[in-house]
Order: sequence, then structure tokens, then C-alpha cells
Amino acid sequence: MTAQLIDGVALSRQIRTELAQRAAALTSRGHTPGLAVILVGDNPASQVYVRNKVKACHDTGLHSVLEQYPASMSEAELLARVRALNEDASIHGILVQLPLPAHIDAHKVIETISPLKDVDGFHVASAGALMVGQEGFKPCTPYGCMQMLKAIGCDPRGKHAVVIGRSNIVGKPMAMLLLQANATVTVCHSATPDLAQHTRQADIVVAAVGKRNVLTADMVKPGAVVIDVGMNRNDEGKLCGDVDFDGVREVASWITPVPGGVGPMTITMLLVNTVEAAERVAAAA
Ligand SMILES: Nc1nc2c(c(=O)[nH]1)N[C@@H](CN(C=O)c1ccc(C(=O)N[C@@H](CCC(=O)O)C(=O)O)cc1)CN2
Repeated sequence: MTAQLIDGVALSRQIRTELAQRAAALTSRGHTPGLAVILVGDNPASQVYVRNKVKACHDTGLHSVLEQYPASMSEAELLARVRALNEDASIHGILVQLPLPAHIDAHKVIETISPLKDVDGFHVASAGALMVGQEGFKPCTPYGCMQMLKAIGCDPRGKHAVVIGRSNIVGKPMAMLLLQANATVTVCHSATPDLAQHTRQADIVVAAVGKRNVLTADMVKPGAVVIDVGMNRNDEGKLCGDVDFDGVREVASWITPVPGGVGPMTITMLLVNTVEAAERVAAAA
């Protein structure tokens, strides 16, 4: 069996087309969705990601503001900018690109973003809302993975899902979303003794570790759906995920490529969250 590809670029295009209509409807009512993107420092990958976010906003009819600061910016200065954006009525979503320089406490910065504008879904209020099933913003990467499962008609109900990785921004929220969708969820991590023993039983595997070849063909149940969240470079400097793509695609039924899989969906779900934030404001006006 050769797996079918879950095309994150095509799915993003489809979602963004529908989203553009929602954005236009908001604009016609005087509530153009607005996203503020803050980048501190000159991390080249982060520069690409924020540029892509701003372009995606432009292409979808959202207003965006990109604030770029030198790595020498102090934590106090950054917190002051976030507080100002919390008060800015033209901004519905605030995003601080991670990673931040080492002298800035990322947790403190995220907790300063108003939960009403936390379109990254990283605030503890958003994490808590996800945990108890209340309304809040879902973190964009796991939210995008769920959309990909939906797009291929994979209903997690009654399925065994294995999430590899337990980060606050991907692994843990991914597990919560799968649990909410009625999957039986196992979370594996660096201290899991026999990873393959778990992954071989999984109908859905989400690899989110940040390490190449964490998942190889011998670790996958035939017909499983495999979602690769990893973003690594191979020995030739080529972008690759956490999954041994060439091997696993011969065993799985569906698989996400890297690039062109989860990455574009992360940006798309950021737009979705921003439009949703603006819709909430418009509904309350
Ligand atoms: N504030 C945030 N910081 C970070 C997040 C986040 O969601 N919010 N996630 C990652 C980086 N990221 C978004 O910011 C991101 C990473 C990768 C992609 C993407 O589209 N990747 C492409 C390949 C791009 C390339 O060629 O380098 C793909 O997979 O096809 C989008 C967003 C960490 N920081």
C-alpha cells in the first residue's frame, strides 16, 4: 500500500477561500479582522514565518501589522507593546513569534496577551478552556492537524491515537483535541521505554518531537493515518519532518508531507482564529 498524501497547501487554499468571505462580511460591517505580529530578533526561520503570516492576511482580506524589534529589546519594552495592542480596537489577534531571545520570559509575554486576542492559543486561559471543553482559541498546529483528519474523513471516535511529543504548543493540546473527538489517546515522549510498542497499535499517529526518523515503517500499523508535525533539516540541508516519509508511506493509508503538510495549515488556522476573534467582537458590538 502506498499512502495518499494529505495536502496542506490545497486544504489551506480551500479554507482560506471560505475565510475570505467571512472576512469580507466583517469588513462590510466595519470590523475588518486585524492581526498584530511581533518578531523580536533576527532568527531567519522566524522571519520567513512572520512574512508568510502577513502575506496570508493580505491575501485573505485581513488587516495585519508587523512589528519587528532588535534582539536587544528588553522584556519590559515587549510587555508594554503587548499591553498597548491589547487596548487597540483595530487588532483582534496578537501573536508573538517564538522562540524569543533568551533574556525574555516567553511565558510572561504570552500571559500578558489578552485571552480575547490570544489567536495562537498559548495563554493558560486558552489551554484551560481546551482542557475543560470551553470556548477558547485552539493552538494553530494541533487545530490544523484536526482539520486534516476531517478533510480525509478520518473520524477519531473509537480510534487509538498516539501522539509522540508533549510540548505545550503541540503535543499536549493535540492529545486534548483527539480526546475531545472521542479517540483513545496515548501520549509518548522521551522517557517512553518502547515507543514502537505503542505506535504499532495506533490508527492515528501524530509525530511532534522535532527529531528526524522518530517514526519508521516498522513502527506503523498498516493503514494508519500519519501526521508529521516535525520541521527538521536532513544531512543535505533539505527540510524534513519527524517521520521517515519514504518508508512510512509504504505502510500508512494517509500521510502528511514536509514541506506542504502541517506547516501551511498552522498559518491557515491562525487566520481562522483571527477571523473568529473579530466575529466575537462584532457580535458583541
Ligand atoms: N507564535 C508562534 N510561534 C511559533 C509557532 C506558532 O504557531 N506561533 N509555530 C512555529 C513556527 N511556525 C509558525 O509560526 C511555522 C512553521 C512552519 C510553517 C510552514 O509553513 N512550513 C513550511 C515550510 C517552510 C520552509 O520552507 O521553511 C511547510 O511545512 O510546508 C509555518 C509556520 C514555531 N514558532
